[in-house]
Amino acid sequence: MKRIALIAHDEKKSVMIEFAKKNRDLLRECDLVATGTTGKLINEEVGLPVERMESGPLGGDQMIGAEIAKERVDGVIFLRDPLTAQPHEPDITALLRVCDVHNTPLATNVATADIILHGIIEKE
Ligand SMILES: O=C(CO)COP(=O)(O)O
Repeated sequence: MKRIALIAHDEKKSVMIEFAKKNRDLLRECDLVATGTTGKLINEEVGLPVERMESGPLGGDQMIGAEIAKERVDGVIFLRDPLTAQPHEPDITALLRVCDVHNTPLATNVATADIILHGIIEKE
């Protein structure tokens, strides 16, 4: 089963929920891992089981980064807020970097997220 990481900043959480609802059937075929609040919302509002890490500002991005470094993640959907400064910006940059280090598919907007999700499932 493919393992997908889902992360969304506050301004993008509604977009993430919409994305997860639209792709519920595909996502149900994957193991999902997420940062704390994103995972809680996907679980409660979309009804999908999600393995939850800490919230992003409390180290959740680093926890997901560690999973990527161990090559336990097949794709990352990280809906960032490009218009708001985040207190944990270094963690965010590190997460993007580790995706490139390990050649892990990474989507930072919902248009790419659709393509990545379908690509990952089709590869199975
Ligand atoms: O801050 C985040 C990613 O950088 C997301 O964290 P939450 O899902 O806990 O809001």
